[in-house]
Amino acid sequence: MAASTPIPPTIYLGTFVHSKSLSELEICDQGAIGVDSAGVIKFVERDVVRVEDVKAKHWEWKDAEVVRVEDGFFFPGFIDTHTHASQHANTGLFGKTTLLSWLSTYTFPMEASLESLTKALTIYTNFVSRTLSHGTTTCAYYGTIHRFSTNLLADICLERGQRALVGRVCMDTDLSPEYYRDTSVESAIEESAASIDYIRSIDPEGAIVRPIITPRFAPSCSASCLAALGALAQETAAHIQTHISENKPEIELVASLFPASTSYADVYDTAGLLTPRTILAHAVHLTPAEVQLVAARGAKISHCPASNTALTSGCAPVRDLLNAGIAVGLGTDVSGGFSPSILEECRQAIWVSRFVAMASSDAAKLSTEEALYLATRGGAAVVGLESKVGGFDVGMEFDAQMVRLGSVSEGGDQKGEFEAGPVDVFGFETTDEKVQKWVYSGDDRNTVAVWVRGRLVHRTGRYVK
Ligand SMILES: O=c1[nH]c(=O)c2nc[nH]c2[nH]1
Ligand SMILES: [Zn+2]
Repeated sequence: MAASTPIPPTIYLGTFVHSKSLSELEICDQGAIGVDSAGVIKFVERDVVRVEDVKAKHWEWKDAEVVRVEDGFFFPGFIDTHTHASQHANTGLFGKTTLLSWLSTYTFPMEASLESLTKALTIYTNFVSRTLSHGTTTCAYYGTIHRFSTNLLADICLERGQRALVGRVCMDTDLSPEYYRDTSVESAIEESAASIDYIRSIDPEGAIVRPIITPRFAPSCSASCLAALGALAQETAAHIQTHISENKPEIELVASLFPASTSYADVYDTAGLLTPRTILAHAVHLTPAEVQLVAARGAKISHCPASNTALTSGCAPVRDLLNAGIAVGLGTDVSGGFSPSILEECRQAIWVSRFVAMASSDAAKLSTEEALYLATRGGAAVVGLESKVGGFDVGMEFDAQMVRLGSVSEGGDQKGEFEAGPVDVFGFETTDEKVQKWVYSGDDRNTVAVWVRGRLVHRTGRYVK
């Protein structure tokens, strides 16, 4: 369906599941969600016996389309608060490197090659399709330093209907090779400002795509570049994304590059880059004083557990960040992370929290419910969309996925074909148990349809209305 095709008012009927709070899911087995032609949720009914009763109550919806979910549930679309579309073709390639060697071995050469618009078109189109197929309805993307291929990424997101924050990467120091860096602070700012203008020109209201100012991380930006980006953020009111405190050698490098700063977080704060619109990826090794500073500035954190394990960066203390009142979401951080799936990231967040717990206390453990909250409402707060997406509340926009699970016939065979996916449901599970099974063993085969603002943006052969 093209972006401009009108959406018929639709009633989504059947089980829906979403977060009520950090620790609690609402599971409604007989629900009806009314979504108007602008993609806005107009009513949510619980205890629905027949669709006719819903239509009788909301008489102006008598001609609405009905989409029913069977063998599963509607769930809010996932929010990926940090990933690199430009590294997708490197997914799975990290060997035994750690952050700084990984950047020079794998990452800079791949990103540099995306100056080619033809290559960028292929990789970006593929990645946007891939993330949508995993139920990601909003994504905060790093592009590359190339303005035109970054703009192309924004075009693709808009065309495919995926909500996105799209950032042209800035880096002007000799940490990056000569063939892949900004040649001056002035050109970094000009190119970034031009990319912001372009993205705002294709979607003036920022309904689907918005720009995001993207200093790669402190070691690859000079103090004057960081300060100029802070000023640009203030001037344009754009979001900001960067990396912070991912691994220990990186932190030592920052201390040596910015001797006047009291901490890594202070480097960004001095440059005016710690704001309520800032997304900080990783935050694995923040000191208590830095946690307080990030919280005081209202900056947000993207937790990227798969990447932190792959690059042996460390285990982020998510419970401490949450207890400090910081908004936390999940990030796939491809290709430091090895998967484009936020469902995978939920599992990884849960596993990593177990490792933190083994070294501290049980309070560090994240529950399945908490991981799903970070994947949806938590992520929405990180990207500044908490009043619009992340749950099925009246007035929110309908960003959702239809999850269908496999069912097992008597005798043990899976009903239907292989596409039913890896989750075996025997028929005696509660909906809560089905959700847990999906989190631990589901994958993109279970996400059979995806909507953004009520528009169908992805479907598989198992999607039936
Ligand atoms: O996980 C990461 N991915 C990157 O591309 C990057 N650049 C700086 N720091 C980084 N961390
Ligand atoms: Zn990253």
